[in-house]
Amino acid sequence: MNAHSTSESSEAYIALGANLGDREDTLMEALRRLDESPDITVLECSHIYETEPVGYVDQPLFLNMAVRVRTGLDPYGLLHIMQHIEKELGRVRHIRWGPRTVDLDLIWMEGKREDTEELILPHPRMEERLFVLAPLKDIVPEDETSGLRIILLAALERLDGKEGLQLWKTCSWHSASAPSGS
Ligand SMILES: Nc1ncnc2c1ncn2[C@@H]1O[C@H](COP(=O)(O)OP(=O)(O)OP(=O)(O)O)[C@@H](O)[C@H]1O
Ligand SMILES: Nc1nc2c(c(=O)[nH]1)N=C(CO)CN2
Repeated sequence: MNAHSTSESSEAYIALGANLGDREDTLMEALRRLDESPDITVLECSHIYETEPVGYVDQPLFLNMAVRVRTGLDPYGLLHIMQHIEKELGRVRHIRWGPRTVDLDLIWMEGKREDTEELILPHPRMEERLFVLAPLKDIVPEDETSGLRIILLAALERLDGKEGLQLWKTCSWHSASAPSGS
């Protein structure tokens, strides 16, 4: 067990975005690396959407998606793996909300709340971002009980529309580590 391992596993939701290079290829590689990490299994992935940039608008279109994972790591352990993958895949930080090879945001972890300089959970901007909410809707189970589904449906109703987002592709990625049928 490392310092960030816990005795119980929990489900978490990660949003991914890419708008430089081969966007789809990078997203799939990020999924593979997440799933190959000790203590992380990618359970399900959303469709992939092409989205107009939000925040800093003078940049290429994004591909966005989300994944549901099971992990025995605590939130910081999971965040560090996500940041390591971003770095390995060539992300360099220049402009806030600017172009990036790949971005992984930790959106929700069941039963976990954080408010530190390093990590805010649930993600503070999730409810205003259709590029996060639409993919999440694909993968949050109808019987989800930790509160995410309620927040998600209310936020989608408030946004009321799908402007700036279109379906790009159904995700064809399959976990190498999940037991078959999961
Ligand atoms: N829930 C979270 N998921 C990912 N990073 C977070 C989270 N909460 C806080 N952070 C911190 O935010 C910092 C900036 O992250 P990042 O560069 O990915 O921001 P961004 O993608 O440009 O903007 P945004 O945070 O609006 O998505 C990171 O160094 C990280 O420590
Ligand atoms: N469409 C879209 N716009 C963005 C995105 C993103 O992933 N997709 N990420 C941002 C910073 O997290 C800022 N703006």
